[in-house]
Amino acid sequence: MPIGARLWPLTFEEITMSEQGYMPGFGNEFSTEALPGALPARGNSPQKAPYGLYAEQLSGTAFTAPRHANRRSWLYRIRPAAVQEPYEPCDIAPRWLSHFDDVPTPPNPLRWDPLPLPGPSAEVDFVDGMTTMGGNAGCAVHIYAANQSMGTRYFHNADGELLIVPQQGRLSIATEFGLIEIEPQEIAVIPRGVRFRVDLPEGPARGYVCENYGAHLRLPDLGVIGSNGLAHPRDFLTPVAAYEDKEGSFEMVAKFQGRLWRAPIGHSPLDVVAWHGNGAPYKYDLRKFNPIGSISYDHPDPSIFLVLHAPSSTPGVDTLDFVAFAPRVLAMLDTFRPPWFHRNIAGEFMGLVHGAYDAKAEGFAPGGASLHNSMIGHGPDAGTFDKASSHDTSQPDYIRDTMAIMFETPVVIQATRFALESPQRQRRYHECWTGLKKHFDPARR
Ligand SMILES: O=C(O)Cc1cc(O)ccc1O
Ligand SMILES: [Fe+2]
Repeated sequence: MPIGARLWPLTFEEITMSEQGYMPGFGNEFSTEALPGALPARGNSPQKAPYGLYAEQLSGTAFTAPRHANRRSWLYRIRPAAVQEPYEPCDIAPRWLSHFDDVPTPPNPLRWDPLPLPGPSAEVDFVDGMTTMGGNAGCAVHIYAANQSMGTRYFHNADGELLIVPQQGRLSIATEFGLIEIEPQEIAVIPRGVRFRVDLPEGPARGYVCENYGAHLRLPDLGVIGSNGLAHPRDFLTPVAAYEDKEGSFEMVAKFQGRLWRAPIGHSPLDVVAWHGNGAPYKYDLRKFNPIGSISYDHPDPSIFLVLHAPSSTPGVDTLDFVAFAPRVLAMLDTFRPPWFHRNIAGEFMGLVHGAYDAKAEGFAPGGASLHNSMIGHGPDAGTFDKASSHDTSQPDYIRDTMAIMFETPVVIQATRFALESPQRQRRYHECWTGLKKHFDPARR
């Protein structure tokens, strides 16, 4: 059934059963109605909106931002977002932090085993289960580990946009804009301020989150690559409008100025019956990424795998790069094919969603993480180096069954106390390189 020819109304339950709950395209001007005619026929704020709905604008950029950068949407809702009790400080999500200088970050490569999922005796939802691993002025990196749906709790983040990368377990993200369902190897982006609830339809879930304090994530320019390649705009999916008309005793949780706040609310805030605009949540399947690589010799910089980025005001410098190391063919001749040894200006936080990563033979498990900061030497471990330096490069290598991700920033990602002191930290990580032998022989070229 084409979008637009659906039966109304669309409830969250109907959308869960449907393949048709999304509109394709990145940053499009979308229009979507869960009831026919719920969008005003003319303008954004008619004297009376259809169906007795309230009109509300959600601006994600300055009113005067240039058109290509401007993000705003108009929401037609049962009650405006102003209808709720005042927020009070609360102590939920005690490991979700926005300050990163409690302890000094050592100039060492850091790596962690997967954080454990909460046991059956604990009730931990997506918000409670957030652990901050590190951050800087541009972003924070977190790992969530949860075993409960949010149920009657709703959440919004005024501090930044959330890039959610599940590693285990499906997430059902009911938002003001509609329903997003994702599984490992897919991602979702929830813009700043959008109210949502995360349910776990298949039980425990774990994944990576990058909280982006900078400009909205966007698709990179492709330069000489041309007009296609990397993440294709049509593969980004934005949900069609869906609403809850529920009254009862609910909780609204906000992250604001680095702290968590809680307020009672007597109705579901997911009560948007129709919306239009270009600021909305979306999902993307990383398996659709179209990697571009070297077809002659040498290993290119990892910027070639850029999925989304948050540009700064300095051309070419991003406050955040989101990179995916997706399945691909390596055909470079006479080349050391895995990532080279390197020291970068960047702070690189990596996660593994699926399979294995080609620079690390051991120790980097799905759900685990690594952090290589500015000017800290790293690269392939000794096992990978030995294998790749005697590998037959006349044949292609098929890098299958893999999905590693990287949140890369132009400055140091400072590690939290939890990250540094956690039992999951691999204190002997540096030993993966101590086995690199001396091969130097001045008599042999
Ligand atoms: O450190 C890493 O594994 C990430 C990375 C990959 C690559 O192919 C080149 C550089 C780089 O930092
Ligand atoms: Fe690196």
